Amino acid sequence: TGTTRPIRILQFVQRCAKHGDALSVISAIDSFCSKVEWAMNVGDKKGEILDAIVLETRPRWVLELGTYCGYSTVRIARLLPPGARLVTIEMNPHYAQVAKEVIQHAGLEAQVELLVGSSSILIPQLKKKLDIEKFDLVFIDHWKISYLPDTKLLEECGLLRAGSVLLADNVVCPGAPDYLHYVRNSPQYQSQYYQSYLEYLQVEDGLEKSIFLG
Ligand SMILES: CCNc1ncnc2c1ncn2[C@@H]1O[C@H](/C=C/CNC(=O)c2cc(-c3ccc(F)cc3)cc(O)c2O)[C@@H](O)[C@H]1O
Ligand SMILES: [Mg+2]
Repeated sequence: TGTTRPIRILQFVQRCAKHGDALSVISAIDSFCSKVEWAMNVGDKKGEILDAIVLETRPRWVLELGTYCGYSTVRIARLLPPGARLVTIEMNPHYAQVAKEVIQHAGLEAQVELLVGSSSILIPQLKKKLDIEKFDLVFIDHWKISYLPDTKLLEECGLLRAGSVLLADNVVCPGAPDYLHYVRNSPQYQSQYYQSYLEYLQVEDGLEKSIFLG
């Protein structure tokens, strides 16, 4: 009964990254996961595409499904304009606690609302819980079989507006075929594939950016 991989990632961040310096937290996790232990963070290569899409979208409200250790949470939150908020949902309390400490180490806790629970339960509660109108950007990176049902749930709950951007990780590896077919064939979405590589490996993966047309 040793530690868990998320705990080892957190310990490395606390030891090697500068408190309040989001970039040092990001590079510490990338260094640990490329040299010591692989972990399912979006990583540095796909992370650069994520960064570019956050910057071009200039979102006021962002939703992240699947916080894990908080790596992409930090990547996104560091680029938000003042007053913007990132709501991130994580169903595993242990992972959520690790992510909370990673986000705190990066000094970004004021921009981030970390909710512990299943997305299918929490998404319908967001409007009244957080006084949210619509999300401008949704980063989808949780169980791959949940991408499509949760996208439909976001539509049904009226949490998307014309122009809302969905950005999905892993559409090639491990893949989310039902999600991909939906966003690429629905007249309600304008979809685009960004080819990249699986985090820390030389295997193809990519992100799918889908604009909700309302
Ligand atoms: C029930 C659905 N609702 C959920 N609500 C809230 N949190 C959820 C939910 N699902 C899963 N989670 C959380 O999201 C995280 C799960 C992410 C799943 N990701 C992957 O499986 C994944 C897997 C790989 C991968 C790729 C190649 C491999 F050989 C092995 C693994 C790469 C990635 O980038 C991945 O994102 C966990 O923290 C989990 O607790
Ligand atoms: Mg992923």
